[in-house]
Amino acid sequence: MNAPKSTPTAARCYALLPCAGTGSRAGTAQPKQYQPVAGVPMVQHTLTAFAQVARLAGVLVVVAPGDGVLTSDAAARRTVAPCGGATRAESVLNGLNHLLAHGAAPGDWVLVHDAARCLVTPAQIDALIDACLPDAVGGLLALPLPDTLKAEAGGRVAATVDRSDKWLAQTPQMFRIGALRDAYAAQAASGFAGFAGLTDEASAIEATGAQPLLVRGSAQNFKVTYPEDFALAEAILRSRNA
Ligand SMILES: Nc1ccn([C@@H]2O[C@H](COP(=O)(O)OP(=O)(O)OP(=O)(O)O)[C@@H](O)[C@H]2O)c(=O)n1
Ligand SMILES: C[C@](O)(CO)[C@H](O)COP(=O)(O)O
Repeated sequence: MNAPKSTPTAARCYALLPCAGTGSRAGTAQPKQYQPVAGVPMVQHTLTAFAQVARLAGVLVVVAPGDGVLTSDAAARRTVAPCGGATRAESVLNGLNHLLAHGAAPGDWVLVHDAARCLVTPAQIDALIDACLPDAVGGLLALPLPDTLKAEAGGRVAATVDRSDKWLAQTPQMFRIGALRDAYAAQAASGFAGFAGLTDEASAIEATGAQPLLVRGSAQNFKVTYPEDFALAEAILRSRNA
């Protein structure tokens, strides 16, 4: 008698939004992700974009311990976990461990996205998923450098750098949960010393020798970082809704 054929389970896709920063460069009284933009807290725009991507199995929002602004919402497939760390890297690593401890499999995918990139669109998220699902490594949204690039020394130009192979890394960044957790854990073991403190997921994966896929994003998917960024984000959101 033939053994019953087992059906391989398709890998699921989760989103992980690090949302535990203080926004020290933004100059706001409260953490920048809660600053109103076009009438609602900035992170609400990010959550709305991810809620519209139906093929996500769940959205995990990593907030700082004691932060009670956001709540979990089963109908929206959203979980809020107060496991943020002192750095973005620590918040992401804690979030990856939370996903694995709550039903995600190491072979499932995760899209890590800054809460502060509130202009991301469902179409951009879908484009990244489409590009990465067939890929062995995974990848990230990124943008070819649009400006001439200068290296600086003492406030003066030391050199003009060839920009033909330079891209600006954005988020989401999409990798297998287990591979990303292991890559992050290896960096954590060395105190996140490499790659200037490990500022994105791709850096952790690169450190394992793999080469993430670059998927062209949009200049509108910028990270709200400085005080002047809020007005630009608000103008773009209002123009989209007009
Ligand atoms: N300890 C931290 C630091 C950052 N982040 C999150 O990582 C994303 C990108 O980080 P960044 O824009 O640098 O945010 P902040 O660290 O809050 O800003 P700053 O560096 O100006 O303080 C943000 O959504 C932020 O909330 C996080 O979850 N945990
Ligand atoms: C992950 C990231 O958005 C890629 O551009 C960025 O590195 C995060 O911001 P930070 O200022 O480096 O924390």
